[in-house]
Amino acid sequence: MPFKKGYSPYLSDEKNGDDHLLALHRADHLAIGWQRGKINGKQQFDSIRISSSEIGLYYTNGQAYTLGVNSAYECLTGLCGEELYGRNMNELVAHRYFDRSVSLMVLEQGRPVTIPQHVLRTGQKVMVTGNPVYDEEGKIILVVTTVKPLKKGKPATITPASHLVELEGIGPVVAESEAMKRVVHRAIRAAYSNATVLIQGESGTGKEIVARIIHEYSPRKHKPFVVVNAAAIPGELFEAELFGYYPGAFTGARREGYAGLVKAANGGTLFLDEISEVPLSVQVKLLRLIQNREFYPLGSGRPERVDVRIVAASNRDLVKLVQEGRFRQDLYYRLNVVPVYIPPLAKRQEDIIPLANHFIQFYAERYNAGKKILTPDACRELLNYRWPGNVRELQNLMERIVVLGSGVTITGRMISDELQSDQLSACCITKDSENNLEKAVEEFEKDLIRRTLQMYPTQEEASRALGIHRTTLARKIKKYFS
Ligand SMILES: Nc1ncnc2c1ncn2[C@@H]1O[C@H](COP(=O)(O)OP(=O)(O)OP(=O)(O)O)[C@@H](O)[C@H]1O
Repeated sequence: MPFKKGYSPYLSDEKNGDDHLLALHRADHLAIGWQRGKINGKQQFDSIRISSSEIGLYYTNGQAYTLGVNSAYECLTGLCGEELYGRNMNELVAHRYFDRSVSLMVLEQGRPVTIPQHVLRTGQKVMVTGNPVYDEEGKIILVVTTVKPLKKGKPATITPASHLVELEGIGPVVAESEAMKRVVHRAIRAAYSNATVLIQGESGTGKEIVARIIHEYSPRKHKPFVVVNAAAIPGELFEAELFGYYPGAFTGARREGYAGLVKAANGGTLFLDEISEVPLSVQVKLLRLIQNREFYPLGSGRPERVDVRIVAASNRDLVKLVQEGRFRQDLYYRLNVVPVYIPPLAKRQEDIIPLANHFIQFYAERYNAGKKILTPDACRELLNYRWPGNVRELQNLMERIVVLGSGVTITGRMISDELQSDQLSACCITKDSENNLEKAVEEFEKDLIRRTLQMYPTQEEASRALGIHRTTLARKIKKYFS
């Protein structure tokens, strides 16, 4: 619609055809005490604060300095007003809060502008319309921007975020912080070579996801990606699991023998997770595998050749373990050709809200839970927490909140209550060590059964590999997975 210079249609023309402006006119608390020509600074602006519009609102003055936002804006974008007040749009774009600023366009072009915008800081996508407000001399004194979710019926807060790297075969990977972007780029660069990669970082930071990136971006992507979780394999079975065995190699072995995980990864990538847990006796054999690409299955005197790319990961300090004599130094150097370090989540603040939104969307779809939006308070709670369990902890929390919460908004209170109940149950477990051990054994059993079922085509074969009766396995499957 045509905007006349002079007086703002926003203030004077009730009958204009623009959706956004009509919506603004109708919003509660709007334009209270707002007098034409009076708005030229923060002081006057404060008196017309808008609090309960469904539409997000963003105000700058004629020099593109932020005067304020309403709470709907905070909900839609995940940004906190406090962070924005007084900051210039040029600065916010330079610091990658947004991909571009509609207020700057309005100030440049002197007319209303509508564009889709990426809120890079939080990953939201929104549709923004900037409207100029003029003084009596025709000078722009204010830009009022209305903000809506990009797609009707689908709130921007849970649409896929712009900073998500959609990786074929992996799904979305959130990398908003500079640190995580560096990790992803390093992984992609390392992928092309055949070099061994050692990924280090606390538990739950995303080491497996990075290993998958390396595989998916390598020429081996159409070959197997085999995960070996060293912590989940009992020490005495380790060698047999990894290198396989010939028929009759040891008591209890399967009659037809077993090819092992290294062979299963032939042509592809072998991901050795929690490498620090590999028994010392097997470490030397791994070293031979890395150096010569050959190994001896149990019960065989003949080496077998294999073509695998090794990616290892550890959440423990391997250098310390080497000093303590619990990890072979030569193996450490062989693994550490391309080191990749993933910082803890608390040190990657910019990833927290995008990750939370990503998991909310994922679980809202999975559980058919409808629209879910984090309030600014909820964002603050998430940003203030320490995240000892890193991304996995955030993921579990978001799943629980989506499952348990019934409304659209996820509030700060909901987050703090759930975090508190987590701490309480952790406390109960440490006080009741018997319960703790039983639970740990069950977790181990469940994981072992899941992995064995993935490896064997039938329950019959899986039960044989596990050394338990078919009916026992069926009972356990029912217990853990139904
Ligand atoms: N940047 C990310 N983007 C999206 N999802 C992520 C990201 N980082 C981690 N996750 C998810 O968080 C969970 C934990 O990640 P992952 O299993 O890769 O961690 P880890 O460091 O290998 O954990 P552990 O040390 O316990 O083996 C997974 O479900 C993973 O998909």
